[in-house]
Amino acid sequence: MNRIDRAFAELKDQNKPAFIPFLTIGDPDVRTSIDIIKQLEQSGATMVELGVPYSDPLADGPVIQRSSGRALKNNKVSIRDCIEAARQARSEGCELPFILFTYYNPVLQFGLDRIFGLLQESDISGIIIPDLPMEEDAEVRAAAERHGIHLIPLVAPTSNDRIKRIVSRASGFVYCVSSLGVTGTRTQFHSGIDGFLDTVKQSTALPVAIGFGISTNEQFKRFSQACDGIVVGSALVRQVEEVLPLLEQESTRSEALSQIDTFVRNLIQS
Ligand SMILES: O=P(O)(O)OC[C@@H](O)[C@@H](O)c1c[nH]c2ccccc12
Repeated sequence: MNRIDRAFAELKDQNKPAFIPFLTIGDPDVRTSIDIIKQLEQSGATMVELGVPYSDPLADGPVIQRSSGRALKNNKVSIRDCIEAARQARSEGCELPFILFTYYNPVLQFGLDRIFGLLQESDISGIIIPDLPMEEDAEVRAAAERHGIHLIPLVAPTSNDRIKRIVSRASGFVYCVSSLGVTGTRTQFHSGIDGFLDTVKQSTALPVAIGFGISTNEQFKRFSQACDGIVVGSALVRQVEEVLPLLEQESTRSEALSQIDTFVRNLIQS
């Protein structure tokens, strides 16, 4: 049991879905990201995906691509900076479970045992690596298991006969992608989404979360019926982008955080 497991268990008793925001660490800077993480906890987040900015975010739509670009241009944020941000947020009283969200290349560069050892020391409970195919994940899974870190798999509506194999090796929770293509807010989702979610839920006892495209309270409530967790990235990152000028001025930063708070509370209200 780590923080992710405990968070889902508590919510199960309350029959509420987990709200799992994603943000790019370092957009506009690491200190501001830490302030946003603490704000997200106050606003109702259950756990948070800490996005490591990457130069070639192939699975990301324009909003997160721009966010990664700002983080890399402003601060050259590394995977180590993101882990340091998590440690700092924790030291400032944030109790949220942290999930490091990173493409595979930075993990390989860092070294598997080195990074999982650092995640364990830093009280980071999970990792999502969107471009790590199941067929190549044995070493990563072994390193994650050795260090008690959940390697959370993505499963897509087109995974079909791979769903059972992906889900059988899952840890922490299963991340169902609502649509094909890249991240980004959407007005409609994959046509077979309900059957897909049923198939995943029948294949695992783990919590099932959904992400990709969710940006409105109506969508949040719709998926709350079917899933244990809801991931929101682009819609939140878009909010950060909109309040950047306010975030970058010390005198208006609290106003910016308040606008992010309002956005989140409206998004997740039951
Ligand atoms: O941005 P969206 O459409 O709300 O989707 C969540 C997504 O941002 C986050 O989980 C994520 C960010 N980058 C990714 C790349 C692949 C899969 C998922 C992700």
